[in-house]
Amino acid sequence: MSITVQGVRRHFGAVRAVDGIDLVARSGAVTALVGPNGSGKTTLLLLLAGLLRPDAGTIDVAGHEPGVGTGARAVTGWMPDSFGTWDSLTAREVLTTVGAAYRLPAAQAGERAAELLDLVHLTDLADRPAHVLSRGQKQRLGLARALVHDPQVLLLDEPASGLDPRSRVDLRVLVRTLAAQGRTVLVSSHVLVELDEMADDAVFISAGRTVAAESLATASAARRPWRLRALSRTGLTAWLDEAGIPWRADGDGADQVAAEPAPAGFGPPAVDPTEANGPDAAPATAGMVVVDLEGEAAAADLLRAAVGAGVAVTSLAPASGALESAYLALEEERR
Ligand SMILES: Nc1ncnc2c1ncn2[C@@H]1O[C@H](COP(=O)(O)OP(=O)(O)OP(=O)(O)O)[C@@H](O)[C@H]1O
Repeated sequence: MSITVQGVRRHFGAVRAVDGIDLVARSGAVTALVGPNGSGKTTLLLLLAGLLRPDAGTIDVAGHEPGVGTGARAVTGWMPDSFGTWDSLTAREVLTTVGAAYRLPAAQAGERAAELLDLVHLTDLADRPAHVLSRGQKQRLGLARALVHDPQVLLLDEPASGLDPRSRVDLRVLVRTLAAQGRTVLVSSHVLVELDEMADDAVFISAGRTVAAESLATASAARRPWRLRALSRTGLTAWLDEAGIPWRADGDGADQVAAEPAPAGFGPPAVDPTEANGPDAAPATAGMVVVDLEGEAAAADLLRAAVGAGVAVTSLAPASGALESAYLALEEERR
């Protein structure tokens, strides 16, 4: 029930929208499709949905070739990046109409519509014309529409765009649940932090070509920046220097030293040769630096060593998501 794409090309006149894409999206997993604007994500998803035919290459969606017969369409749920609605239909009617198109008996289509409206929190708006819904509400209706026929394969093009924070969390939980049920989910998004929390695998595309594919576990273990904060910034940097661990100021300005003073009596004092404990000594000021670490094991080692040396560390966390780091590293490589 997975998706396999090999050497697929689709040109529009002189524009090489998709120019050699290979990918595998496993069943039971969420695969992120990542690439800059115009890199061919939507064109690829249209090819997978059978709404465009490739000029070359092969596509297999759960054992079917999209656009040939109805096999692929019957198992695929497609959510486009913007939801086009029929002006005269209500949200509920959109879903029952799609249910009818998938040959669901009327009673079953009605039940399914009610269930999905509830799932995407649109029950209150079920009988409003769909075209008056807000952008985020339309996105949610679009997701419900993709699920009407209980598809095994889901193609979601920018599903989080326009969603409020609560709806984004709901979307993430729903997508994870659908994958846990054994479905194949392919999601494109520009919001990499969101994909980080949703995806198992990632496929990076650029200028219509696949440039890399990796699991999130691999991306998370790769070298990337982490922010390290302590009650005394000078104590922290002195220890890092002594331990020979390269560090830099936080480029976002988050290392501004004029942060809050260290609260008295909170944890053990930091070892800080530059801050004597005499009566004239300035109070320690909290602050943050950035260190490059290879994955969580390296982070745990650093934390253990810092705390062991008496540095009052208050936080250590990745400065960017695994996908964002992998994406930026690829961009850097390609320059
Ligand atoms: N019907 C079309 N006719 C001509 N050019 C097209 C057509 N559809 C897409 N393109 C071009 O193909 C390229 C890939 O477009 P596509 O929409 O697939 O990119 P995308 O990665 O989805 O972009 P975005 O992230 O901005 O949504 C772009 O250069 C686009 O202008």
